[in-house]
Amino acid sequence: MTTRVRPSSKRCAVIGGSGFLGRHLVEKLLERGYSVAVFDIRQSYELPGVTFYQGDLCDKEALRPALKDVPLVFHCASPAPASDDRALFQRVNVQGTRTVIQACTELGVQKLVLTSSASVVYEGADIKNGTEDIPYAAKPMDYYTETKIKQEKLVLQACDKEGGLLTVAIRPHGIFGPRDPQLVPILVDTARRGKMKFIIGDGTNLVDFTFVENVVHGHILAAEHLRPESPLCGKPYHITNDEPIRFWDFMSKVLVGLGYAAPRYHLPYMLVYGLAMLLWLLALLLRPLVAFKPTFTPMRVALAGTHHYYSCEAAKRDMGYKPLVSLTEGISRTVESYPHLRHGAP
Ligand SMILES: NC(=O)C1=CN([C@@H]2O[C@H](COP(=O)(O)OP(=O)(O)OC[C@H]3O[C@@H](n4cnc5c(N)ncnc54)[C@H](O)[C@@H]3O)[C@@H](O)[C@H]2O)C=CC1
Ligand SMILES: CC(C)=CCC[C@@H](C)[C@H]1CC[C@H]2C3=C(CC[C@]12C)[C@@]1(C)CCC(=O)C[C@@H]1CC3
Repeated sequence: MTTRVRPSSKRCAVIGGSGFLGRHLVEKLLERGYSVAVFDIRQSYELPGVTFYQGDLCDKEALRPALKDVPLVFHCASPAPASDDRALFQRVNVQGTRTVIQACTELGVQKLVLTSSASVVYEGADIKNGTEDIPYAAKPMDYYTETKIKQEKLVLQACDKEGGLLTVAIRPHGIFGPRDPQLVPILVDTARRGKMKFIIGDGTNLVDFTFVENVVHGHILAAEHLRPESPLCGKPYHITNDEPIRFWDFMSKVLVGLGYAAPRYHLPYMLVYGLAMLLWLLALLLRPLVAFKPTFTPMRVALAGTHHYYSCEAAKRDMGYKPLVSLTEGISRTVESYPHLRHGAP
């Protein structure tokens, strides 16, 4: 006779735990007394209390040992948006997430918390204080967003309140903080190449940037409030800093903090957007001959020139969420964490 070990409620697995958000999540879970299994295609650190399982999440057999006897799974793995590789996004975010759900169900995992993205409803038009009932983007602006939509639908539809797997999706927006491989490094690289002199549009558009520790806090609250009778089951939740800021003020604060000049000259939004579309098409056509990746993609230009900020009232109401770190504090901790990206650093 086989007896199923009752998983300890302080055990969990983080798929994508070697990444930027994943590692911050792992560190906070350890602080809160969890023992953590990390599953990732790469191992980027070692920590006491963490067991690493290296593998591709599309491979169910590789996933099994990491998810065995674990009641709670966080899924925050994804290829980087900048890769713009449609086949890879489809394989990892869609097929891979199906595999994760199957593995969780077969192994008797009780809760699955997905890191989705607020961009699942964004298609280039202004979003002001958007709530979770905005429909998914009918025309997603890039392949990353297209597959994040499919991924979120799969996870939310898998929620089974009758004794099966419980699921919830967290939708962060513009995550920043120490060790972020994306926002600050791309910004600094663009500034070093002399391309951060211009403000796209009139510069008054408000957006959400969310400090990574607040995003982590939202994930842990969601996991702890997810129960068969709770409103969280099968629902998405925005997690933001609740302090929308002008896109170009945020960029300027980070740039100036690191010793670079803030952008000053204005360019018309439609002109830059049109140029970005042309460049994107050119890159697509020339792909078999030369590989070049434009810095100003249509998605980035749209993000830089439109309003996109979201309400986190539902998370406040249903899980008692409130940001723990203010934007000012988050920016200063982020800037201090990048001495190697400072202007003039070797
Ligand atoms: N960074 C941001 O501003 C935002 C991120 N998100 C979401 O947050 C999550 C985490 O993003 P970040 O930490 O920024 O990215 P990241 O690139 O730092 O971390 C992603 C991790 O997933 C792992 N991974 C990728 N493919 C895998 C595979 N096939 N099998 C196993 N592991 C795999 C990578 O190795 C990496 O460690 C992602 O789901 C992303 O879509 C959502 C909104 C905003
Ligand atoms: C215009 C320009 C080149 C600005 C540099 C900063 C950008 C690289 C970031 C500004 C907003 C960021 C953002 C994301 C990636 C990095 C930025 C474009 C996401 C697309 C990452 C993945 C998501 O789920 C949504 C994010 C929205 C904000």
